[in-house]
Amino acid sequence: MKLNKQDIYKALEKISVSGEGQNMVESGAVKNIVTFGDEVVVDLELTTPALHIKKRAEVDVMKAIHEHVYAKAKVKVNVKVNAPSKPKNEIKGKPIPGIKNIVAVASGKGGVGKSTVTANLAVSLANKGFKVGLLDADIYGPSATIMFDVERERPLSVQVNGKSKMKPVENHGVKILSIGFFTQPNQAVIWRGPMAAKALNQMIFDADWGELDFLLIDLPPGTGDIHLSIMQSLPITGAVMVSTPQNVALADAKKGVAMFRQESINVPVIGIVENMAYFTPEELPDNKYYIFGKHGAKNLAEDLEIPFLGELPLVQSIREAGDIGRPAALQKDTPSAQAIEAITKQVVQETVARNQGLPPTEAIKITTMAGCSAVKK
Ligand SMILES: Nc1ncnc2c1ncn2[C@@H]1O[C@H](COP(=O)(O)OP(=O)(O)OP(=O)(O)O)[C@@H](O)[C@H]1O
Repeated sequence: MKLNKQDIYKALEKISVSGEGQNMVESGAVKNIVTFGDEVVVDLELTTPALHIKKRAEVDVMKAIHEHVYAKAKVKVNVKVNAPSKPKNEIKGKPIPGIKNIVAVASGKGGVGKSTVTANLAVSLANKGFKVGLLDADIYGPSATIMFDVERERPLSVQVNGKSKMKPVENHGVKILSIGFFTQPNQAVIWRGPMAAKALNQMIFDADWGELDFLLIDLPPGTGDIHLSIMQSLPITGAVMVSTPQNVALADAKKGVAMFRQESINVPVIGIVENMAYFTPEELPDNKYYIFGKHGAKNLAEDLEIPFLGELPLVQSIREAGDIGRPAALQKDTPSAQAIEAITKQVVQETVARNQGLPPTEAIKITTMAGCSAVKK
């Protein structure tokens, strides 16, 4: 069987690269096609480094050729990424010296396990040898001090180049600053927006973080003032969304993603983590009960074309580990620790892909409250 190049072009005119309106040939993604007998090599050039879009394009090309040209064709797809050097609406900003990646962890709805995921991600990254900081910016319910068992500690003041700086408290290999260090445990946190923003700015810029590979920021739930103020002050590398598979949580996660994707904000979403994906009793790890629904966050990731970073089950010991200040990521080879490790690998992989494909994110310059319209989306 000798394959005809024109037939291949026609088949590829029926499909498009995920997220693009035009078909692959029209959009210029198909760079070259070579055929030898029943073999065909397709060269694709994509403008996004996202792994899931790359994989989907490969599979779609194979399917289109097998369906419309020859079912037994031997297809090879070469994918090259040529991301635009500067996407529109992104303004160049100054990175914070010494901090390589700033990852914001967000959730639409409260109580879905954002702080638990952030704490475990931080410990797991530190276990892998990365230098990690955690900024707990959840002004309504700071919990990093409990999750890292540093409730009684306070950041010390140190001199750096003649300036007084706050030294983050360290435990489990993670440098921590939390709004919780500056409030009494039994005190309700009533911050006015500008006060909270000022306190957070001090924890970011007047702190001696040193060299960090990752600074994770545990954001408050929702899409409010604190998010805007953090994104204004800091060049966020990307955002990780945490959601349970439940519809009410997914609806809010969607709003959160819409906020990051808003033109004036434009923070890349690294992916979605599904927390409390299913309940599993410790003694019966093979029994899975989908009490909040099945694969909700995974499906949302697919719909929004955002990488799915993995799932964390609802396990009593994850809650207990958080409460005693020893995140489950510190456990050796338990199913929970393995699930966290798998999520961590995905976060690292997607962060690397993001950094290869896009220029550094800038601190966003929001000059009007137009950014707030994201909450209406
Ligand atoms: N996978 C899990 N298994 C068991 N318990 C969990 C899991 N994830 C979170 N929890 C528990 O659920 C509760 C809420 O979690 P967490 O505080 O991390 O949520 P959050 O989204 O950060 O909440 P907030 O809205 O206060 O910021 C905590 O008691 C925590 O220990």
